[in-house]
Amino acid sequence: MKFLGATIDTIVLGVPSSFFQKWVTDKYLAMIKEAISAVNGKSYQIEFHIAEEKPEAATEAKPEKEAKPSREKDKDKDRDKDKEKEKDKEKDKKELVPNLNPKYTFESFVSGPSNQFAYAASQAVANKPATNYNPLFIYGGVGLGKTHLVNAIGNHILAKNPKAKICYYSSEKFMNEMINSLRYKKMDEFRNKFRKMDLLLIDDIQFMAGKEATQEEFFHTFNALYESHKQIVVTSDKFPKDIPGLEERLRSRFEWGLIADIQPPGIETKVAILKKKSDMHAVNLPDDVALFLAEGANSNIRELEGMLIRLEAFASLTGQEITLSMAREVMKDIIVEKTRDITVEMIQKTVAEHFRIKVSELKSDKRIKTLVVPRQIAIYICRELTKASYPEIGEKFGGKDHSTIIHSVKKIEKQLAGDDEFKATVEDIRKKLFT
Ligand SMILES: Nc1ncnc2c1ncn2[C@@H]1O[C@H](COP(=O)(O)OP(=O)(O)OP(=O)(O)O)[C@@H](O)[C@H]1O
Repeated sequence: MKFLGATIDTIVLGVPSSFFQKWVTDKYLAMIKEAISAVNGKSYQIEFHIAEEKPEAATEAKPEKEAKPSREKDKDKDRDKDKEKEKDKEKDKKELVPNLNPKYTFESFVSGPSNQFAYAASQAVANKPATNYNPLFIYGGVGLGKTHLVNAIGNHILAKNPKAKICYYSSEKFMNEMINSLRYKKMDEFRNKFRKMDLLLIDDIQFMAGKEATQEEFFHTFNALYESHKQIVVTSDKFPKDIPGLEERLRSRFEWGLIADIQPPGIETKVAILKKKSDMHAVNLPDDVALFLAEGANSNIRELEGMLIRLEAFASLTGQEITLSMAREVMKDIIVEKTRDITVEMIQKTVAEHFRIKVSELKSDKRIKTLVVPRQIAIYICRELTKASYPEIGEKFGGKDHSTIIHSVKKIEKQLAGDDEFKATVEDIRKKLFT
């Protein structure tokens, strides 16, 4: 059994025979539906496509036993034609199942300053395809949401017009399919398939770099669609002119339309994405944990999602609520890597700059409030983000006793628990350390 594609509410599975379909339907359909809705948070219809049971060539090669009268022959011809038509219809149906990911919608996408432009451009294209921004070229670093956005365009158009012919392909898949079509002399079929699309979404075009034949084929597909006013959306990890090995004529065509970038998200967007994803999974993710993960992760959202899934799995398997201390424990191997580089000296400098005092004052024994609070905050953050022990921290703060360090940490912990403004100040300093 093979996943063939999905629409907004239907998942299409390929099966080898009608017997197999019946067997899966009787035994496993309910289970499959349940698993899909657990993963996607909504239920889907399941449609089966049965692969050809008899190879075409075998049927054609079968010799006729007896010559038939001509009227019979005409009837046979008509029947054959009907069969051909049916086959074509069936093939069309298969090709037209857009292989979009139904989870990637505009609703599930969080927009923030880093991706606002690409988000707005994608919405504009989805609302009025092939009007103002054709082609739309979205570029940005790994795991920043390009695939999500192009699928969202497809899903939006499909929801408005379920008959729309939409094709989402990675450039690698485009190339592999082209190679196969060349091999089996099916290039006409390959070309026709793409050229009758209303919307062509090609992901990660940079993989076509240096592949001349693939670029040539894509170039003709592009022209055919563009000339018939069909929308094309392309993604890449780089701006067109920065893709080495991309032919000039393709590069210039990408520049005909709109080029929109996605930048790495800031902390606020990362937190918002985590909150949205946890809501979608119906998991309670406290704000301080979301912030902890957002600060600890790179800008790659896929990595951020991985952390969330790990945490959710841990909470679910142990039957515990997600808390900051649990997150610290579960993420210690992942996030320690990042915090390891933060030194006591960096913390002292950042805290001193934040409160506009001197590092020497921070380390001193002066007991005025404007110095005591920053000092205690710096000590708390040192304990939190470095591996330094209490005595080591004491040493770096002008030779203080380790009990003074413990007292400072406890004091800050207490204040953090009941004072939101104070919590925001500490978070602000931590943010500065991570940027
Ligand atoms: N702004 C966002 N809101 C919600 N989810 C996001 C956002 N950005 C990225 N994601 C999620 O992060 C994951 C990775 O995103 P996606 O696959 O779209 O990245 P990409 O830019 O295409 O990466 P690649 O360069 O590897 O192809 C997906 O699960 C996607 O849903």
